[in-house]
Amino acid sequence: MNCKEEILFENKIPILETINLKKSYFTKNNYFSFKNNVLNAVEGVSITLYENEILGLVGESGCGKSTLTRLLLRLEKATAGKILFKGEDITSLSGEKLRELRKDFQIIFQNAYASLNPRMKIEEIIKEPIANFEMLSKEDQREKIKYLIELVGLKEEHLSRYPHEFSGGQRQRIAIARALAINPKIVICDEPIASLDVSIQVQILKLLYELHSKYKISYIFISHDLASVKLLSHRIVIMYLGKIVEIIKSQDLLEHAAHPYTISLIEAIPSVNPDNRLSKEQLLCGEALNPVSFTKCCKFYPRCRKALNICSYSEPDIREISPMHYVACHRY
Ligand SMILES: Nc1ncnc2c1ncn2[C@@H]1O[C@H](COP(=O)(O)OP(=O)(O)OP(=O)(O)O)[C@@H](O)[C@H]1O
Repeated sequence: MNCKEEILFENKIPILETINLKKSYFTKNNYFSFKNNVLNAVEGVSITLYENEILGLVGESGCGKSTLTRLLLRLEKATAGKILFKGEDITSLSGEKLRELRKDFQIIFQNAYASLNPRMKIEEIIKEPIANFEMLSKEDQREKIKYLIELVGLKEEHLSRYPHEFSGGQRQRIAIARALAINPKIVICDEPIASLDVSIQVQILKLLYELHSKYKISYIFISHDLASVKLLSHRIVIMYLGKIVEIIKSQDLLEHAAHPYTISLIEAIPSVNPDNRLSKEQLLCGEALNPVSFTKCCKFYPRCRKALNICSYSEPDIREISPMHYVACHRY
């Protein structure tokens, strides 16, 4: 563990917490059906993000990452549970208080092109949040915009251009500049490198890390790619079908991961060495449980290589098996 991480975990101060957060949707069986099914997209999620921490969130498509993000940003209402920001319950904030809160939360999306208005010049794009939330003179605004564009490795001359005139990596840099424009406390990075070339992915990860270190911003870094999450995050939360199955420090991941799903994700990290190819037994096979199923079993049971009899009829609770290491598995 490096010295910075030791300090982070010793003096951990929660900035954002979710307590038993839940989001259910009603879905129809099929077009002709009148019966609604309940789909629990996020089911009893309790996580804590500490000040100056990068918390990774991993899981395959459909596990509830985007739903959780929408709940945290208060774009959707939770069905149950609480969200605390610096200890204050923000679950039901509305009106001016919610607007004030939005200043502290920013998001960087996977597809920067879709999130940047194509009709606006880069200067206007970065200016928008500053004009909305900060009382700066025109001159100070211009200075701040210039500072931000240079901070993310672009130049002042880029400010007069439009989003389509940039590469994917450059557009992501612009999205990062805009996200940082109003000095947020928390930035949610929602698959920010998923649509970029591998070499550009590394540059963006490096930039995010530098900005986090410089401005002490807390990140929630969401991805389905465990390798990049491990590279950037202090701790990793692993989700499966709406539930947290494991929370572990990044440095412990390879040696101490305990949940069979986490282990499958580690084994699935691609390797260029042909000797490290996955064996048939290591492949994550089997059908995932239907998310609207009411079966009371461990959600990973149908795909688990290490399932016990109890897993077929009982859902395991999440428990701390060693300091800051939580697992939801009957084996622990
Ligand atoms: N508005 C909605 N109405 C009904 N079901 C929804 C809605 N939004 C999400 N879901 C369902 O909730 C579950 C979780 O979806 P979510 O988009 O949060 O997953 P995800 O992990 O972000 O997936 P991806 O990585 O593909 O974006 C899925 O089964 C999805 O079909």
